[in-house]
Amino acid sequence: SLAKRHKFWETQPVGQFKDVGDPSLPEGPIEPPTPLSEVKQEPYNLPNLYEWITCDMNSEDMCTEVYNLLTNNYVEDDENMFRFNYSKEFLRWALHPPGYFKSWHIGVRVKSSKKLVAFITGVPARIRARDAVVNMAEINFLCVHKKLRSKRLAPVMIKEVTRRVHLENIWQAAYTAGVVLPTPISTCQYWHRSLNPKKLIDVGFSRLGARMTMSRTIKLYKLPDSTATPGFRKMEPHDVPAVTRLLRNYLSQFLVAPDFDEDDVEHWLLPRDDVVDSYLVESPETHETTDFVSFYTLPSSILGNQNYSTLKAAYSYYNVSTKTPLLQLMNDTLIVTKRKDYDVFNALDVMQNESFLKELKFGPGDGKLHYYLYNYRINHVLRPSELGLVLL
Ligand SMILES: CCCCCCCCCCCCCC(=O)CSCCNC(=O)CCNC(=O)[C@H](O)C(C)(C)COP(=O)(O)OP(=O)(O)OC[C@H]1O[C@@H](n2cnc3c(N)ncnc32)[C@H](O)[C@@H]1OP(=O)(O)O
Ligand SMILES: CN(C)Cc1n[nH]c2ccc(-c3ccc(F)cc3OCCn3ccnc3)cc12
Repeated sequence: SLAKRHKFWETQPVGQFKDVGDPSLPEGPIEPPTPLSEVKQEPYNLPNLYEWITCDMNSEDMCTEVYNLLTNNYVEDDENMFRFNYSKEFLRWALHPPGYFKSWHIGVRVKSSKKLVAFITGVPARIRARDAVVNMAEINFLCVHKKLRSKRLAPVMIKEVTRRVHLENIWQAAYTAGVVLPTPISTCQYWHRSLNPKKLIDVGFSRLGARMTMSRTIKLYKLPDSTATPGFRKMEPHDVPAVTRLLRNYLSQFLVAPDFDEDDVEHWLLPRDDVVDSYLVESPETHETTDFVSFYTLPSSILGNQNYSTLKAAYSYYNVSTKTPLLQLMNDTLIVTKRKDYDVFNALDVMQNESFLKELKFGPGDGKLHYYLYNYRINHVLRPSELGLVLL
């Protein structure tokens, strides 16, 4: 658009605002791969006071340093009332999928004090765009310490992770952000379902509805104590083949989606306490796996409230309904998260989530989540319902 200059992003192989709607530009990679011998062998220059560090997230000390940097400097909501508080266990899970590269877990330290002041990560992922399965890097956890903002450090972080991804012969990436950059392939809306309305109102996450009392509000969001679907149970290791089949078939309908194999499903979807939960419906008659739901645990720090410090939030991950109505499946998921003491259940309007949001009493969030591909053009802006990808 005429207004905003993107001095860095205008130099990158991404869809440019000026190119939107130009049908002459072919879909697919924007730039061809570079011969590995021509990829820059040495790291990009940092300002003199700083040095690169590769972060071994299996090191308790390193993981704690990363956790502390993110806890104090990562994404806040638009009103700066909440900040994501990814746990250490969550970070180790998110950064150690099958085939991960430690070199893609990149930190910046102050040379003198050794203080970690910036971070960016990539993990390998096979992503299908229309009919093409592409080896990509999923980029996440970009963070610059609050005291070092607006010094153009982010472009250097991005160029460095790009260089290290190139060294592994990968030329595309996927990422999401709450900010508009050149150029979203899709823009999604997030929704929240209150589970603990009293706390949400106390901390300012929600407001008491007009003509609503607190007791009326608590009643409005009340859920049964037990789930309704016969055969609804936690996923177990022996379920990996069946869940993989179910999920692959389901995701094939979306224009952009992960190309999960059994190793991916084992890593991303087997339950891990306080990190990721998954449930399936095994037909009591046929013992066939007919449905699947999953959510991940991402608390937010509550900034500046006397009574509470943490908001316990569950985020909808991948859901498949082939026999049980999705509405009933998701209601059972709300029942489970309420029973496990979550304060709120969040969901994007991706995949078929739109079909249950209003009926299950989700309210719209105050922002959007934009999806991006790096060095890959798709000439059609995807509707959220055409998107089958959830990034952490
Ligand atoms: C083939 C492989 C390719 C791999 C790489 C693929 C690409 C991966 C891309 C990364 C994906 C990450 C995904 C992810 O992690 C999920 S989105 C969450 C990002 N993190 C946060 O919001 C945490 C709090 N904020 C910060 O730490 C800083 O504000 C950050 C570090 C965000 C920017 O630091 P800063 O001190 O505020 O700003 P400067 O250093 O002065 O730099 C300004 C430039 O940075 C551009 N910017 C700002 N926010 C961005 C964002 N979220 N993505 C991409 N670019 C972003 C901005 O447009 C401008 O460029 P322009 O002048 O052209 O407009
Ligand atoms: C996806 N992953 C890359 C983290 C990430 N980065 N930027 C973001 C902007 C919005 C959401 C988001 C996604 C789904 C959702 F239901 C609510 C969300 O944000 C609420 C606002 N908020 C921000 C912090 N605390 C509360 C995630 C992200």
